[in-house]
Amino acid sequence: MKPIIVASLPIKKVEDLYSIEKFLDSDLIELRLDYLKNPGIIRDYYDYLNRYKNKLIITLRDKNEGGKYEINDELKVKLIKEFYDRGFLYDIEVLFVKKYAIPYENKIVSVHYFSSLPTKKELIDIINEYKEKAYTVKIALAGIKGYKELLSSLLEYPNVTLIPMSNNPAERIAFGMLGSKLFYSYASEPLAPGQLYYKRAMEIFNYINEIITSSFSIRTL
Ligand SMILES: O=C1C[C@@](O)(C(=O)O)C[C@@H](O)[C@@H]1O
Repeated sequence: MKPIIVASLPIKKVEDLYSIEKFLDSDLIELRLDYLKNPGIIRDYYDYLNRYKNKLIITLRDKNEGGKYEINDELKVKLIKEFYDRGFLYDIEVLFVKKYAIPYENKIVSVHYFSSLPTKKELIDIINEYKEKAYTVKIALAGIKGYKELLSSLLEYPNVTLIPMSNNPAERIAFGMLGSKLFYSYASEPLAPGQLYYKRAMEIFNYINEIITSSFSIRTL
């Protein structure tokens, strides 16, 4: 099982968009537009971004779920609609989907917990509501007592991305091997606890994959 490797890239100034070309060897590049004080400026770059549309995830992370700068809801709704109309893959929080009826088909529906853990039922309800139509249902839990058990209990569900936001990268690798659809790493600087450099992540999973496939082929000789 090899997850899709995502390289998260903070866009702190619009010129950072041109660094996309440095990370095209990753499976996907996440543009964290919440690092822009004025994310509306992205409108001037749709034609440029369109060249890499199949490699991009666009994220306007809510400040309450780990985002950098506060984003006006009205502007976020408008920008998400523009991303949708242009066929971009975006990451949108469950709360925002529900509050503004945001289209989520083939998009990343996400929820992040930093100060407390939800109940297993809350997470199962989210997964069941979105797993059929979303690109993936992403659940990120901070390293709070019980987070590994809670995340592990969700591995039986299809189309999930499970992220243990602890300081131990090995835990991310473990969930990547056990079925998480996406594996989040960093392109230029770590954006969350436990993130690995994306090239390292690709090396690790390629190596594991090589061992598994070669040992399997030996067994069948
Ligand atoms: O939601 C996620 C996961 C993440 O927070 C992480 O822990 O790797 C990194 C974010 O950029 C991304 O949008």
